[in-house]
Amino acid sequence: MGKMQGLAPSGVAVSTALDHQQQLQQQQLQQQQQQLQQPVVGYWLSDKKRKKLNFHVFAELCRSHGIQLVKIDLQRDLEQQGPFQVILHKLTDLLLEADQGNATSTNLVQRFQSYVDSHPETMLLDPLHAVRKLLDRCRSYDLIQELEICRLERAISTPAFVRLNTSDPEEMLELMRERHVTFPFVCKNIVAHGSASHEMAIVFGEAGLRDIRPPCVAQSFINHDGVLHKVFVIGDTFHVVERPSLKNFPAGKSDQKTIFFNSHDVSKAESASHLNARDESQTAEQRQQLSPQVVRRLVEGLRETLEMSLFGIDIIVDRESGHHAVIDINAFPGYDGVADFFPALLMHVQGLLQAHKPSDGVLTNQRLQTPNGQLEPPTTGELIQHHQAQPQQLQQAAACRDQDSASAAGLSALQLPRLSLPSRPHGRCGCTASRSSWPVENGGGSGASHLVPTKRRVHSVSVSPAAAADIGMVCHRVSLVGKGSNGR
Ligand SMILES: Nc1ncnc2c1ncn2[C@@H]1O[C@H](COP(=O)(O)OP(=O)(O)OP(=O)(O)O)[C@@H](O)[C@H]1O
Ligand SMILES: O=P(O)(O)O[C@H]1[C@H](O)[C@@H](O)[C@H](OP(=O)(O)O)[C@@H](OP(=O)(O)O)[C@H]1O
Repeated sequence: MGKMQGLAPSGVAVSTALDHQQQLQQQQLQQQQQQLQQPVVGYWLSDKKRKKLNFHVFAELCRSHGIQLVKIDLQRDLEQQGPFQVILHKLTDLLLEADQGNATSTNLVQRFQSYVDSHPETMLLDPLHAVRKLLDRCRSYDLIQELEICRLERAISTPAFVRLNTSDPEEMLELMRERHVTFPFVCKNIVAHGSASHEMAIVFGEAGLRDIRPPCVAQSFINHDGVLHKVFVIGDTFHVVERPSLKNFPAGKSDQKTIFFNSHDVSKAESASHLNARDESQTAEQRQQLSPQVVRRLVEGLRETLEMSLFGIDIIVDRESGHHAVIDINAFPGYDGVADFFPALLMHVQGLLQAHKPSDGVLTNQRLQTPNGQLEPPTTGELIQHHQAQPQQLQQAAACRDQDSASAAGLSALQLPRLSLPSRPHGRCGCTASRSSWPVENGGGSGASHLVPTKRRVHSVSVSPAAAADIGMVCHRVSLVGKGSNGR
């Protein structure tokens, strides 16, 4: 008592001080409780990718929507860092190192996998077994050929390819004949990810077979007028971005010397290699167009087959036949040029969290289950409802693409609604069976168009209104000039 008197001049002051302390403690407790109730999303990305994506902007966006984004330290026990409701990652390099026998990487991958195995409630974007399939080009191409849409229609496939394990030109030619691979062909590394994987060659004739180093994949070269279509999938939405690509070459065998190139020099938004030269004798309208219907069906098929929700598909359109050729599938690609990547990713995560909420998750799933156990496709109404919520948000997202703190604040101020569209959980990977739409720029009332960034400007390519309506496309005016929304 004496001590208290010594500290405080009056009884009132003492009780005020105590009240204040209690209030603070209560606030702290509330905050802790709130944090405990907040969903936790763990993520692991390489430092390079984290910086390239400006992932801190996503962390801020999550925080402002009541989700904690926690960077996972693979060296530490994951149990002490979680529990995680969702984990986002790009562990391709680590998986590759583990597959190549690196003991440290193997250990890290095993620890990560055993955390996932002992937490069936954690949704992994995306499962390691699924990502592994994409590390081998031949396996990816096989997957595409096995898709229903590719088996039933000639309009889409992967160009003829063969795995070459021999250095003997005669044996190579025999293998090529068996698999209908023709000259010229693109020679690619079997491994599809990592810096070495992007070194390639175009081989024009038998003499060029001596230039290649097996094991590798030989894939027939398809003339496509120098246009690459990158389809970026985020859960049940996808975005199409146009990029520069390799120019046309005369079909058939020739004496031309082998051309060596790095894929990142010819197919990035800013690429301006001599190999990119377009055939200027054709106008844009005369060029073969990407079919929205084909892309949608391809995305649906792959999402289901791969059990993945964050991936990219690279498509070229054959200048002669108009057939679509898938030349690459990437796990968690760069999403460069996707104006609303972070809001779309957040909506996907929110959708998964909502679908897996203990209280209403069961109900949601029951509602989607048909009597024979199949998942129902969404109605057009559901789709439109889902996408109509977005135009304003997309505009805001596009407006805050610069990477200063103001833009981070701007992005986090976005009021993304809780998803009203029930997600269709596919296992625990967060891949859903619902349809996608592509965010588009309104082409001035004459139809819809999708975003096409070329050399840092975003142009538009027309898609007919009928085609747009067919896939439930909703037009958003998102004017973008320069790099993607995330300043990449
Ligand atoms: N079969 C083909 N016919 C014509 N051009 C092709 C073919 N395959 C690849 N290309 C060209 O080579 C480029 C790189 O090919 P690919 O996408 O397989 O490389 P990558 O290194 O896996 O790409 P990414 O950086 O997306 O991982 C393409 O953008 C395209 O310009
Ligand atoms: O977003 P696009 O243009 O598709 O480019 C991606 C490539 O397609 C991927 O192959 C890259 O990943 P890898 O470096 O793991 O191959 C990927 O590297 P990243 O994971 O460092 O972003 C990107 O370069």
